[in-house]
Amino acid sequence: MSLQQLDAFREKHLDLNSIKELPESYAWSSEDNCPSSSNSEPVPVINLKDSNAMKHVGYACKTWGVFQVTNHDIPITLLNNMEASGRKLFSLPFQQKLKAARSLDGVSGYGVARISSFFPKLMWSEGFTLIDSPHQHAQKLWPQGSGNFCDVIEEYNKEMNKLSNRVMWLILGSLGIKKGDIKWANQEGEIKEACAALQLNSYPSCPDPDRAMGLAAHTDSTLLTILHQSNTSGLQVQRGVGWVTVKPIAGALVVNIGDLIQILSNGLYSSVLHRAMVNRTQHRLSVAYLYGPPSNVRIAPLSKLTDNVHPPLYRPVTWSEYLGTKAKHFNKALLFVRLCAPITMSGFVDASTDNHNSVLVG
Ligand SMILES: C=C1C[C@]23C[C@@]1(O)CC[C@H]2[C@@]12CCC[C@@](C)(C(=O)O1)[C@H]2[C@@H]3C(=O)O
Ligand SMILES: O=C(O)CCC(=O)C(=O)O
Ligand SMILES: [Fe+2]
Repeated sequence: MSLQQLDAFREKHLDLNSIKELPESYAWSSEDNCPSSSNSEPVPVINLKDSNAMKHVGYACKTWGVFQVTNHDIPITLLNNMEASGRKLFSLPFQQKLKAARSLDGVSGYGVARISSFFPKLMWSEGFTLIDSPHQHAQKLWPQGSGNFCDVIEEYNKEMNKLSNRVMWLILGSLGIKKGDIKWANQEGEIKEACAALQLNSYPSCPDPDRAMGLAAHTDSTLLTILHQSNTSGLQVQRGVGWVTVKPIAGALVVNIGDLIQILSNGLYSSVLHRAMVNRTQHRLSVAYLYGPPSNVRIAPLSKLTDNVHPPLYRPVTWSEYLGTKAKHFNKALLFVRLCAPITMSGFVDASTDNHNSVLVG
C-alpha cells in the first residue's frame, strides 16, 4: 500500500478499540438496523454423525439457507487455537495492523469490510482476509516472529477444506446429485483445486451497539461458508421479514449457503442473507472459511435439476467472474447472472435495464 493510500485509509477508518462515543459516521438509522425477531424457531442444528444427516441438511437448505453442525470432527483445540490466533492479530496496535493493510485492488490483508462502499455509514468491525500463504502477512505483523500463527492457519485451512467438501456433498446429495454428476470433482468427490478464502472478523465492544452495525446484511458469494463464531452472539440471518440470531453453541460450526449453490441448484436452495451485530461489553471474533470451486470451473445449474419445465435460471460463471459482478452490484449480483427474470407479484417481469443477459419469461 502506498503512503497516500495509507493516509486515505487512516482518515476514513478509525481505531475502534479506542473510541468512547459512537461517531456519527458509524450511526446507522433504525431502518437499516431493524431489530431481531423474538420467539423465532432456532436455526437447525445437525449432528453430522446422524444417519439422517443428509435429509436434515436438505430441509435446512430448503427452509433456512443456514444450519449449525456438531460432531464435525474438527478438534476443539484447533477451533480454540484459531480463535486465539485471531485475537492475537487484532490486539496488535492499529499502526502495526496497518503494515499488513489490504491494497485498494487487493484481496488479502487487514482492512474494513469490503462491502462498506455500498453503505452510507461505516461498520463497527475490522477484518483480515487470507487467500494464500499467511507467511508474508505474519512477517509484516510480527517481524520478530509470529509464534504458531502460520501453523494454526494452515492446519485450519486444511481441516476446513475437508469439512466443506463433506458438507457440500450432503447438500448436493440431498438434491439427488451423485459424485459422477460433478465434472470438477474426482471419483471420490474430492475437489483438489477448490479455492477458498479465510476471513477473520473482529467486532470490538461498542459504546452504542443499538445504533451500530458490525457487518451489514449480505450473502456470501461462495458455494458454502463455514463460520466459527466463538461464544459471543452477533450473527443474525434473515427469515421472512425478521432477523433471527444464530445462538452460539460450544464447538458447533455455522454453515451458510452461498450464491454459487443457489446457481448450481437452479434456485432450489437460496443463499442466506445475514449480518453481524455488535455488543457493549464483549469483543466478538468470528472466522469464516469461504469455500468455492476451482478457478477454471464455470458454475451453472446442474443438468439433472433442469428440464423443459425448469429451464436453467442462471448462466455459467466462474467464481472470479462472479466475485467481480458482486463487487460491482453487491446484493443484486445474482440478478445479473440470471437468464430468466423473476415474475413479480403484479405479474410483470422484473426486468433490470442493466441486465442485458435476461431472457424474459412469463
Ligand atoms: C472470496 C471472497 C468472498 C468475499 C470476497 C472475497 O474475495 C474475500 C472475502 C469475502 C468476504 C468476507 C466478508 C463478507 C463478504 C461479502 C466480503 O465483503 O468479503 C465476503 C465476500 C463474498 O462472499 O462476496
Ligand atoms: O461475524 C459473523 O458472524 C459473520 C461474518 C460473515 O458473515 C462473513 O465473514 O462473511
Ligand atoms: Fe458472510
